Amino acid sequence: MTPGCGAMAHPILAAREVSKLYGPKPERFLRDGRLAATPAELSAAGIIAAVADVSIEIPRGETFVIMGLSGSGKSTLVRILAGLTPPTAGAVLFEGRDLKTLSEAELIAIRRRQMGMVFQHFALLPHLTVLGNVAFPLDVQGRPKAERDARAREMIALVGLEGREDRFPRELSGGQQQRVGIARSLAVGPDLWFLDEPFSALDPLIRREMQDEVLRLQGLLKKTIVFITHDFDEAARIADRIAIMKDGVVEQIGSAEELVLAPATPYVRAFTRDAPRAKILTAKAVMTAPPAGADFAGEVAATARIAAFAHDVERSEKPFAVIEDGRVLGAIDRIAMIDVLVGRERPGGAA
Ligand SMILES: Nc1ncnc2c1ncn2[C@@H]1O[C@H](COP(=O)(O)OP(=O)(O)OP(=O)(O)O)[C@@H](O)[C@H]1O
Repeated sequence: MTPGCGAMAHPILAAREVSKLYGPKPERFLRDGRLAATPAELSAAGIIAAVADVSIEIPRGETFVIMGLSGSGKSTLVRILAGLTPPTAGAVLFEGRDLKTLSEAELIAIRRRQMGMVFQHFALLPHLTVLGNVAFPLDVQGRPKAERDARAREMIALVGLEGREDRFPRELSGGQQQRVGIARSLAVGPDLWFLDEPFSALDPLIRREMQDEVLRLQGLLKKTIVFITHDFDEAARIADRIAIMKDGVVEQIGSAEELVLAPATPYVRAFTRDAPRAKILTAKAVMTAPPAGADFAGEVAATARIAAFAHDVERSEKPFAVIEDGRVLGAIDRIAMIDVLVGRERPGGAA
């Protein structure tokens, strides 16, 4: 089982020991339906393991981010999860149903009605207006015109493009076009929303704005999101949990905080080394035991991020109490906080 992947009651989506091998006769390298070869054996045989024995479980309502460098297998894994690419080995379960057991028609119906997708180079239809583009998936579903236009207008308003319904894609900025793509993917009301590097082509400010947009929409709509990025900052901003991939393998799954504080492999450590710790780590994760009879300068919530209280703690000689449910859970002082922020190991500490 993939590290960090505990059993979950009813995941909306699960991958079980999924592999995707490209090259001549890849079945030679499976045993009992599972990848059974070392990377060296595969590469000697000219086989690329785009995805190698990956198991993940995504509960309903989670924002799950898959990250890794170019070529690490993110897109292949997402295509497998969405039922677009059959895995060489392993199974994908959507709402408990194994995608391999479904007919092509059933798969298409699931993709059209229950899954939404946004890609970096998504295709807006150039000859259709914003309204036409957003209504398009509903048209494919055969919904009546009045109903699909009303729904499309609602989605256009949701992504902040009200008033631009009659524009054509070429009349919009890159960020606005991406909003149209988002509105279109949400039009059918998907349960599961795949976003594959949706903002990579946008400049940093717009990109941040679009991340906020995803957070806002997620707060409103409570979808299950599978989001791909190669940017840890982006992942840390939007993820409940992050899976870090390298050479087709999931190296670790955890919250941004877990990955930063307890990297399972040297690769994850290197990947998270430059992460914005103050924005990721919470008081609870970095506190120490409260000193006996401590004279506290103030209180911080256990769930508060360091960035929210760093200024006060940094200026104080005395420690701050870390509070949860009205109780003092621990303490944080300026030295401990700075150690954590610069990634210095503390004896017995988490960082
Ligand atoms: N159809 C294919 N045939 C052969 N090899 C493939 C195919 N699709 C992907 N690969 C290989 O599988 C590996 C993983 O590719 P994939 O596109 O999933 O990576 P990625 O992490 O999404 O990369 P990027 O961030 O650049 O999109 C790469 O080595 C790629 O060359």
